[in-house]
Amino acid sequence: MAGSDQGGTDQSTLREEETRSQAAETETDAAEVDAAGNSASARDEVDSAENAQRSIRDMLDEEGGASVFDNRDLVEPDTIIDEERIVGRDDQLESVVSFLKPTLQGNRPPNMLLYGPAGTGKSLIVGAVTEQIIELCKSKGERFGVVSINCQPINTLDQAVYELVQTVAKNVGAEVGVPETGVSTKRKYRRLYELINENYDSVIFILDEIDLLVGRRANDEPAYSKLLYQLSRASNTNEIEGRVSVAALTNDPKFMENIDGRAESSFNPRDVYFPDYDANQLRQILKNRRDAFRPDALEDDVIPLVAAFAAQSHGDARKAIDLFRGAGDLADERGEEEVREEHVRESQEEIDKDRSLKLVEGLTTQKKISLYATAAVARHSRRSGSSVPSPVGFKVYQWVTDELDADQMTRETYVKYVKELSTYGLISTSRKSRGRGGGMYMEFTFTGDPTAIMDRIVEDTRLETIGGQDELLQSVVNAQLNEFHEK
Ligand SMILES: Nc1ncnc2c1ncn2[C@@H]1O[C@H](COP(=O)(O)OP(=O)(O)OP(=O)(O)O)[C@@H](O)[C@H]1O
Repeated sequence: MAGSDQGGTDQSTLREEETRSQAAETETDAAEVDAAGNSASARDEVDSAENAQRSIRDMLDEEGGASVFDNRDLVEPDTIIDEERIVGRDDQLESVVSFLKPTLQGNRPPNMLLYGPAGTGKSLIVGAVTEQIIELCKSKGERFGVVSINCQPINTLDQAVYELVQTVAKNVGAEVGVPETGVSTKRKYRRLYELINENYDSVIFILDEIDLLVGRRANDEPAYSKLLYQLSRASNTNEIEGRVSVAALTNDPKFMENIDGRAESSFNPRDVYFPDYDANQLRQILKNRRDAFRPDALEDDVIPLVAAFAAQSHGDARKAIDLFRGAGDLADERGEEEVREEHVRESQEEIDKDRSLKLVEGLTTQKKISLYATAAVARHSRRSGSSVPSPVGFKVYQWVTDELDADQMTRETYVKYVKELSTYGLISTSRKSRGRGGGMYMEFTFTGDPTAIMDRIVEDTRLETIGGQDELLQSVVNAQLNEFHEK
């Protein structure tokens, strides 16, 4: 069973869903009978429709008045902002500009590794520079292509190559020209190179969250390593005729330690480091987007407070911008004309509560099991501190899957799933060494309460049987922790 991505289908859940939809159909029938009865008086119907319309308009008039926003787009997470709104990234901008400048002189730029914590401007900077290069190249009649993908939702090398094909096809308005499944990865690479050769003189691949492209097979070279190897040598092998460079973006400062020697020497990147922001920089980032709001709609203490909250959560500019927008939305929802400190505080509370628990509900069964096992270690550990070494988390994961008679993933996939959750702020990850010759492992730490997460997971009917086994789970956790620390 190992290696498959899905838990077994739960027949009783499916039956429940069938029953629910039958019930919904019956309700619809009843409503039609009702409506047929009432239609005896056509006049009444028109009257009530008019009333309904009036009251909707009244409601809209009441709440749709003055929004606190003037230009809400400016505080949307994916808006590409103008250069003059960028704060505190002069060194990184300078480095990326100098690395990519050769493109304009007809030379091949070096590959790059942009690394640093989440929300520190990696995508922003590489996006802002490549956007300018596209413009400058266009004016010279050079065709410069930017092929950008996020590897986080992608599981395999094959899917990654397909995603690249799709992205180029979309950029140039061509047919994808290759099916998603049923053909070899090699064929997808061929289509990718064909599209690039037909449309671009030079190209940069931007691979965001590259460290999450692990692949599925155990004891095999990780998918990111293979992809970096292929793409960075594609121009040496003449598969791509023009100039190629690859920019890999990651939160993992030790990323290069995990890539295969072959990939390391062909990728051989120039590094650009993105440190997290302090409260002053976050304040400046927000001030530069102040015009997202009406001039008189922000109380003075809003920006400092948003910046202070975001500085606490690892200086992440995305979180600062999300909270800024959230506070504005809350003021709008309540029909208030000013964003005040209380809107920021409440919005932050909502974000904290919602983020973890809502996210947990939407996870696939396998991700829920991975998270449950990891949270169980944090909750039941009798050792001081509640960080979870990944080898222990994986052993407990195996125990849980056995208990549930569910599929079992490889250790790499387990680690990938748990690492993914760090991008949502549920946990933080760090890489640890077991000392001389002992190898490396990941360590997971929960930012919130692991028990609340476990409780939410066992609400899933497929996993509820595991919920009643706390004592057993506690002894499994501590036996595994002891074994790990004695090694
Ligand atoms: N220096 C900055 N000045 C202005 N806005 C910024 C700055 N840095 C980041 N932002 C904004 O914060 C958000 C997140 O930035 P970005 O996506 O570039 O981060 P990242 O480092 O690529 O994050 P991740 O590792 O999570 O992908 C974006 O909306 C971006 O516009």
